[in-house]
Amino acid sequence: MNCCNQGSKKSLLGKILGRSHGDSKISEKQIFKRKMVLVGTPNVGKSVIFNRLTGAYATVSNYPGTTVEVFKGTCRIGGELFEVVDTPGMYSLMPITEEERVTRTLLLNEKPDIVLHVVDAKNLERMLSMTLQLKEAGLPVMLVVNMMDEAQQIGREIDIEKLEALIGIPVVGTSAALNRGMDLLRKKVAQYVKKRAA
Ligand SMILES: Nc1nc2c(ncn2[C@@H]2O[C@H](COP(=O)(O)OP(=O)(O)OP(=O)(O)O)[C@@H](O)[C@H]2O)c(=O)[nH]1
Ligand SMILES: [Mg+2]
Repeated sequence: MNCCNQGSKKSLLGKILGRSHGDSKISEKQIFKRKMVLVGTPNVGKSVIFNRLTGAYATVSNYPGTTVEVFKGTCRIGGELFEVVDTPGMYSLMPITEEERVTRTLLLNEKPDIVLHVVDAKNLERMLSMTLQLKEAGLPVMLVVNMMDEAQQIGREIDIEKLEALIGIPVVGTSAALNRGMDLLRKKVAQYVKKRAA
């Protein structure tokens, strides 16, 4: 699924400032204090989380020189303005597809303040190797274990605190489609970014 709030004609900056992009002498770099990138394998709920975080303001464009669509939106967390980037699904940091190449380039070039690695709680073990790849690449990664509702339904218990201690990065459990865990996610993002900036 892609974002439901895509296809905006007006630029993101224009929307925030309430005028068209051409009018503005302020660059997006000056407006956004923070950058968040959502990554993960296909179908884990990245776009649902993106929509929950960004609400109505999102734009879509092809990543330069490619046919790959990248969604961008904004949100305010802990008093700071974030640019949020939703990426196409990827299986590894070693790119094979054009989508994976774009996501890797985005991660390395855009210097995110936080990377949310979104995984499916039902297939946690299979997905953790990418979390470790992201961590080892020196990226500021937080693990979002999404679809907790479905994991619960099939009797899978996930100890978030234990997982956090085990992999040494912050972990949040969410059921984004049900809007569960999103406030905790925002809180942990704010704490993480503040701590890194200190
Ligand atoms: N039950 C349940 N379904 C969810 C949850 N989060 C997302 N979904 C559903 O999972 C499907 C995939 O969600 P998307 O947000 O499109 O996943 P994605 O990671 O963006 O997928 P790609 O863009 O293909 O990489 C959709 O049908 C969502 O409604 C959740 O927490 N619980
Ligand atoms: Mg998506």
